[in-house]
Order: sequence, then C-alpha cells, then structure tokens
Amino acid sequence: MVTVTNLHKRFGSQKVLNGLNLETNVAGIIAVLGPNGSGKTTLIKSLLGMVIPQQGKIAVNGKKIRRQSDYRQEIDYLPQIANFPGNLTVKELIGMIKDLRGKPARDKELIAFFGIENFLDKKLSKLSGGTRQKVNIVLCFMFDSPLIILDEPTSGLDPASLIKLRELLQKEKAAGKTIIITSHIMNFVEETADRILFLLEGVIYFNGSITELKTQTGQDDLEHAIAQILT
Ligand SMILES: Nc1ncnc2c1ncn2[C@@H]1O[C@H](COP(=O)(O)OP(=O)(O)OP(=O)(O)O)[C@@H](O)[C@H]1O
Repeated sequence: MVTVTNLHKRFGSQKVLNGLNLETNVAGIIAVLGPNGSGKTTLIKSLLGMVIPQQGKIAVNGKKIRRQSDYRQEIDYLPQIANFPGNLTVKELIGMIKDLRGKPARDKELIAFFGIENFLDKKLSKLSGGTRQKVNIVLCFMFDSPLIILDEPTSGLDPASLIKLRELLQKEKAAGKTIIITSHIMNFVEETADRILFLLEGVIYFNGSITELKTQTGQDDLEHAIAQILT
C-alpha cells in the first residue's frame, strides 16, 4: 500500500531522514516508534505530501505521489496537533470538514461511540484536551478511508477512551485497513500494533513484530526492548 524508497529529508543542515526504505503491503496496525526528533512526523508528513523530501520516491497504492493530491482522498490523517479555530462549535467543525471533503461520513456513529453528543454545541476553545482529541478522532475516522495515519492518537485520552480507541482500531483493521500510528505509550503499542518500525538516525533500524523485537533484544517487555535498542 505504501512504498518508500531511499527517502532523504533535511531541514537546513539537519539530516532527518537519511535514505529510508519502507514497504507496507498487508493490512494491519503499524507503529512507527523512535526517540523524540527521530523523524516520525517528518516521515508521516512526507507520505501526506505535507513535507517535500530532497530525494527519494514514495508510492501509495502503486502510484507515485510527487506533485499529486488525489491520492489523499484515500487517506485519513490525525495530526499530532490539530489547530482548528477555537470559536467554531464541534458541530460546525464537523459540518465544515464534511463539506470540504465532499464524501459520505459516519460522524453520528463515531460521536455516539465516543459519547461526545453533549459537546456538539460547545466551542472548541471551551473543550478539555481529551474531548478535543475525541473530536479529532471522529474527524479522522469519519470518511472510512483504506489508509489511516495517526500521529500520537492517545494524546490526552482517559483510560476508558483509550479502550474505545483500541476497539475502533481493531474494527478498522478487521475491515482490511492499514493503520500507521506513532505513539510513545508502549502499553498502547503493545496492545494494538502488529508491526513495529523503529526509526533511528534517519533510517528504519528495526522492522518486525513485537515478538521478534523482544527476541532480538532479549527483553520481556516492549519498553525494555526499545531501551535496549537505544543503548
Ligand atoms: N519544518 C521544520 N523546520 C525545521 N526543522 C524541522 C521541521 N520539522 C521538523 N523539524 C526537525 O526535524 C526533526 C524531526 O522532527 P519530527 O517532528 O519528525 O520528529 P518526531 O520523531 O516526530 O518527534 P516527537 O517524538 O518529538 O514527536 C526534529 O529535530 C525537528 O526539530
């Protein structure tokens, strides 16, 4: 579904992606991990065409994305920080995004799933961080796209909402979707991801299952396995 070949991205003199290669051709949940500043968001934004690499090729569903935008219709994206105007109500924001995208949306089902019906008439600026994240998740999932990219989806969510998010991800995976997630919450990754991509020094340093990572590092839990890679 996503193929990345020899991707290079630097900001000024800082090399962030340094010949990165990646292929995701099976449905499932892929966690992109790595220390702060290792380039996870840069990789995600490159897939979305929001960051333009200096070198390398990216193809989504077999089509090169360079200078293209139509392919984005098939991707749902949850940004790490979503900056929507605070004076809009939740209902207005959802309506606006639906109008912009022009596709059928399952917003009502997701609003009920996350239990945010009572916040629809509230302004975004008045919402708590966790409720705002639930709104962002509804916005992201409502178009039912085959590829979903989530940058730190757990941000601000309480334990009950984390369970809901996990349930939603499993449903989407069962529907044959590919889901790419970044997260620093290893517990969440361990319970959701089928595959780990670990970014270090601008390349994918590890690509495999959680079991493989644990075996390779000789560690019993994911947190220690990751720490072992870093040392
Ligand atoms: N637009 C930009 N201009 C300059 N530098 C940037 C820009 N975007 C990212 N960087 C730098 O690139 C590096 C990688 O950033 P990126 O956000 O991809 O890391 P990350 O792995 O997602 O980090 P985190 O875990 O903290 O979210 C960082 O050093 C960051 O400061």
